[in-house]
Amino acid sequence: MAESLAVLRNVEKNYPTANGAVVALSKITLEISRHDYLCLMGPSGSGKTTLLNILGGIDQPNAGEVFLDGQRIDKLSEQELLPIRRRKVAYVFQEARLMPSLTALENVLLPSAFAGGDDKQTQERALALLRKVGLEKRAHHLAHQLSGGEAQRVCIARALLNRPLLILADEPTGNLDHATRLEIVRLLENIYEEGGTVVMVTHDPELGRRARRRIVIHDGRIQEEASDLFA
Ligand SMILES: Nc1ncnc2c1ncn2[C@@H]1O[C@H](COP(=O)(O)OP(=O)(O)OP(=O)(O)O)[C@@H](O)[C@H]1O
Repeated sequence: MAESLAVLRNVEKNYPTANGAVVALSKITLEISRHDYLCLMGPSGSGKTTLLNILGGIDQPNAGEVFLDGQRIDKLSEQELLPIRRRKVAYVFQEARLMPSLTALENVLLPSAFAGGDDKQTQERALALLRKVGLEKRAHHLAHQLSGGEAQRVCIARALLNRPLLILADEPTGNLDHATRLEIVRLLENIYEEGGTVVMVTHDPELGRRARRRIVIHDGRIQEEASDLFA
């Protein structure tokens, strides 16, 4: 097996509430390699988003160990997590979170603003990424003029700008029609085929079947894992 990109060992996550603690994750042990494509499935409230957020250093577990790119991250401070969130991980959400008054290209360039500006080379990379997702002709269109599928493709291009090690996608096709859903998933599969790592939460069994690995979570525990190559 290829070298691990992310490792979770006996991860526990509880949320305190007025009615007692909610157990979101329990004894989660999972290894994700540097070239992997994994779908997280399971009923609503089973812990999928919590797991994604712990993988991305957005949320911290109450117990257990989390390693990303060889570094233990579950005890890091917010300050220490910031560069990890910016450089190693990128998110694609269900609703395309674009700045509506910026162009598609400006939206793709947003992560570079945090990383110290957008030089000519970065601009060219952003354009190349828009080309890759089939939107070169929309580069200078405002985000609010794009269709749902186009907006989601811009989000994928933006996620790739800083060459993250791990793409975390939380129901990225939830609001789209069947044909557009497949287009988006093909782009995520393509990231995997080119050597990247994608972890996607989905309720869609068809998309789950297409993934290399499927992990089903129930009540915060891994209930089953299956793996195969693309059908
Ligand atoms: N901030 C929070 N405070 C309290 N409880 C929370 C919090 N976030 C999540 N939970 C609880 O943790 C459990 C897991 O939530 P999570 O969002 O990870 O589930 P999910 O599988 O992603 O659900 P869905 O498919 O509906 O998005 C749920 O019972 C949820 O109510």
